[in-house]
Amino acid sequence: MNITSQQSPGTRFRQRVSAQSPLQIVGTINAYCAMLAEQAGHQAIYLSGAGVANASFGLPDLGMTSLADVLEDVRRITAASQLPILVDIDTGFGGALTIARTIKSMEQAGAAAVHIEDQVQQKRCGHRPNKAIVTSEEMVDRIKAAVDARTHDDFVIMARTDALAVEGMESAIERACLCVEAGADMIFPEAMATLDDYQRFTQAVNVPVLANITEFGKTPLFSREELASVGVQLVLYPLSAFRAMSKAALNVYQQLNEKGHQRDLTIDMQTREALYQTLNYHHYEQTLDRLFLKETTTD
Ligand SMILES: C[C@](O)(C(=O)O)[C@H](CC(=O)O)C(=O)O
Ligand SMILES: [Mg+2]
Repeated sequence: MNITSQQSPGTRFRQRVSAQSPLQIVGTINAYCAMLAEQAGHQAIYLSGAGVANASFGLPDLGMTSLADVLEDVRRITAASQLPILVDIDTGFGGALTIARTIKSMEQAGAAAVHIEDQVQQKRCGHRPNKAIVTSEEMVDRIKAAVDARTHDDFVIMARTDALAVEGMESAIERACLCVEAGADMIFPEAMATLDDYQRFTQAVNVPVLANITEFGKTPLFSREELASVGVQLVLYPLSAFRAMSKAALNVYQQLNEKGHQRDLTIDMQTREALYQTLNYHHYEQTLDRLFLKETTTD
């Protein structure tokens, strides 16, 4: 066992946040995407709540998926990749005891970090209108329940506030400060519009702040450098690969329908050989050969 694997996922996540400013966290909607992110040199990955709903269930991001649904995807990803993973647990899936169960289950499934938000249970995507949030007291209780439930002190509890759209900037910052007081390790201010908005958060709290750079939403596609200049320590791309994959898949389905062949499409496909390299396929095949081929040939 090497030193890396002896450290908890939370410890590795915290180290990577400290080492890179900001740490880029890429959304991986399934185990294979996690392997691809690792191959591309990324240091941290993300399981999006919207991604679980959209990709695993064909549902919108409106609080319709359960703890069990998200856990299944976390387990599949942590079995396939060593990268520390931040998991979107929406509102925690219930009251204090359910939040405690969510945290313990996420740790057991090998997650490094979670983010929990202050929207009402009947949540919406953070970049859509008509969001509603719970009181700051209730949000603080969510954070306390989460922090109290973790087994390992380094497991990261990140507080997300959706308050900007509902109550404005002052309230959002106040909520962030209350969450930090209650033990939140990191802050996720949702749907910011300017770099100055981020700066106000990084100045107000003494814990790392995450910028959610999701496409086609309320936040401009700020670069890593721009975010670094206002003190942001984590930058999230929750669904970038998923959006690209979805468009590519739709194109393949349409072209097959229209042309009756895929000859013009293979140029954009990952080859069998590249797939096998990512999966370490040949190693598995050799294991099979070593175990069984000799026996059959000597029979
Ligand atoms: C980060 C997010 O919570 C997610 O589930 O990935 C979404 C992303 C999106 O819908 O673009 C959100 O920002 O609410
Ligand atoms: Mg989400």
